[in-house]
Amino acid sequence: MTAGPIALASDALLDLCSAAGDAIFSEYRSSRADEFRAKADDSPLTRADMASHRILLEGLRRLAPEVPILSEESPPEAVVDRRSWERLWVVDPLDGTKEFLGRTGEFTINIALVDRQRPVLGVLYLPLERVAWLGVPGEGAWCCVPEGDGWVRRPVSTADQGGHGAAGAVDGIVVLASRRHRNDRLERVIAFLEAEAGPVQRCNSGSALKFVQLAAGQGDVYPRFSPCSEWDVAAGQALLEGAGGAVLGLDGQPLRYNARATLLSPHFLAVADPARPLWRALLAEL
Ligand SMILES: Nc1ncnc2c1ncn2[C@@H]1O[C@H](COP(=O)(O)O)[C@@H](OP(=O)(O)O)[C@H]1O
Ligand SMILES: [Mg+2]
Repeated sequence: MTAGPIALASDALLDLCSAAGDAIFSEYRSSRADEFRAKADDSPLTRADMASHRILLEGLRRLAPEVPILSEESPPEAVVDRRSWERLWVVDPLDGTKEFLGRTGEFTINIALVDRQRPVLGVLYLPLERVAWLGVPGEGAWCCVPEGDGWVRRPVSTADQGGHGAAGAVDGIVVLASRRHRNDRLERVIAFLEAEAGPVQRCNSGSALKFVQLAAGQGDVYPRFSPCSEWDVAAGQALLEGAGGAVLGLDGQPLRYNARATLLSPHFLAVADPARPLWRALLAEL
């Protein structure tokens, strides 16, 4: 018997994020913060990525010894059996390594629990702010800040504040996008939204922060047509679903994880309000 997502969404999980976040923060402040080496795919790997990976690996094993771990930094031999894992942690110990090196501060720790290909728990931790965003689909989403020996959890919803998200009180659309990727398809989406729904405000940020913004009601859509991997998306999907949103593949279905030979994520639309007919119309255009 393994613990369910609500039991695993514990203060112990948040404490673990905090410990890994502190290790990242201390590397960020160190004189060696600009050091990196290139991985096989030519993406950068810093001391902070590996410090966080080691802490999370050890901590998640302690928290749920029976659940295997797929981390961005796991060596291939550690995850060779992954397709046979029904339940697993999908972890990005430092999402936004280029943002870390570029000193924008826009990086996160992403931890998802995936059960039969669906994300059932997700946490995005912001090391500089020391805030965790936690989502359990079907249960809710919370912004969590440490207080005393524990955590204060404030419920969040895509319908919150700002007039964006599901509230839709402001004319036009807020589109969230990566700082580092541009492509024609994204430009076509923006043109479509301008024609169908009024002025588009584009808001760029690094890493999984875009999911946090959607969950907090600070954006309407995050279209992703540039490459990323399952560990960049799974925890964000759990957070967003818990907050009332969705992450849809171009077939209109929620993304699934650990289901294919590749770990690259399919293109997707992450949306604050899945009931809005605009997204079906957009998907039909793509
Ligand atoms: N060519 C590529 N292939 C796979 N993933 C890529 C990629 N280029 C960028 N990414 C992913 O995009 C993430 C950054 O997202 P964004 O562009 O929204 O800030 C990176 O996270 P990491 O920093 O964890 O590697 C990386 O995983
Ligand atoms: Mg990473």
